[in-house]
Amino acid sequence: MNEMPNIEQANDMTESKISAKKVQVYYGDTHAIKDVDIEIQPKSVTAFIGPSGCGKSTFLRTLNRMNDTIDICRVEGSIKIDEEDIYDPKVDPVQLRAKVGMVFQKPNPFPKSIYDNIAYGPRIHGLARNKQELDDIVASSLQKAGLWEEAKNRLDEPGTGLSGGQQQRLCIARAIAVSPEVILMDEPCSALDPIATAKVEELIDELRENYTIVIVTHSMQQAARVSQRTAFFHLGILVEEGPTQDIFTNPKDKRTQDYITGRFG
Ligand SMILES: Nc1ncnc2c1ncn2[C@@H]1O[C@H](COP(=O)(O)OP(=O)(O)OP(=O)(O)O)[C@@H](O)[C@H]1O
Repeated sequence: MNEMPNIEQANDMTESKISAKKVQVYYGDTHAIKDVDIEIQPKSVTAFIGPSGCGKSTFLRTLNRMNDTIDICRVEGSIKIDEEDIYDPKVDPVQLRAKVGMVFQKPNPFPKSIYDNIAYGPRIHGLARNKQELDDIVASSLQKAGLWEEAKNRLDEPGTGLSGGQQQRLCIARAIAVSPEVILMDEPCSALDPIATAKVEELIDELRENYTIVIVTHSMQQAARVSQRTAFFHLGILVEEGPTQDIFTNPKDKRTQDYITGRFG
């Protein structure tokens, strides 16, 4: 009988991948993130937008504890991923950053071969039992990042020898190689030309089928093109969050409206 509940629909409405409550971030005495609450949906792209210095990158970095590496930075409040408090002392930040990968503004391949750039993470996390399994992870990660055709005949060449756009896709492949569930992207296209940007945007659109993606972007056009939900930050406050189309066509807050119409920022 067709009596099965529509589980997918129910999950869509009730389950967040990431749930942040009352998050504060301080750099010494500077209160950079103030009282942020947000629910981030699984297998979709959420864009963080807002004027320079509003705290987009700071908040993004709380989601995989990258701020732990900054001495003067202090995070308060609750951030849960799949119901697990990621700031619980029991959580190993190295394991967390495999589950919640990150891609940075400037492509930053290791000074190693293309193969070793991808194989590094799976090796340290013990994800492959033998060379064949490692080869398979390298190939499938490059395929998922849309770089296999361009890289398959030069796996032994340095990653730094690729073009900027290819290097950024290599960094995305490197993040994918350790089987993350969430990928954080901090202005991943800002160092790329329009063609490389279009490829990375296409890739982001494909990746959302399998991963939860959060992207910081200065480009409202990019947010509109790649994201399903958008969060607007201003002076450390999350002013408004919602379906991307609503944020761009019918914002509730005057500050959002002023920003998207170019009145400040
Ligand atoms: N490592 C740091 N040490 C001290 N203050 C910092 C540090 N990183 C960021 N800040 C401060 O925190 C605030 C938010 O910065 P953040 O880089 O998160 O903003 P942003 O919205 O990502 O900016 P941009 O769009 O220019 O990258 C700013 O006032 C910034 O000066």
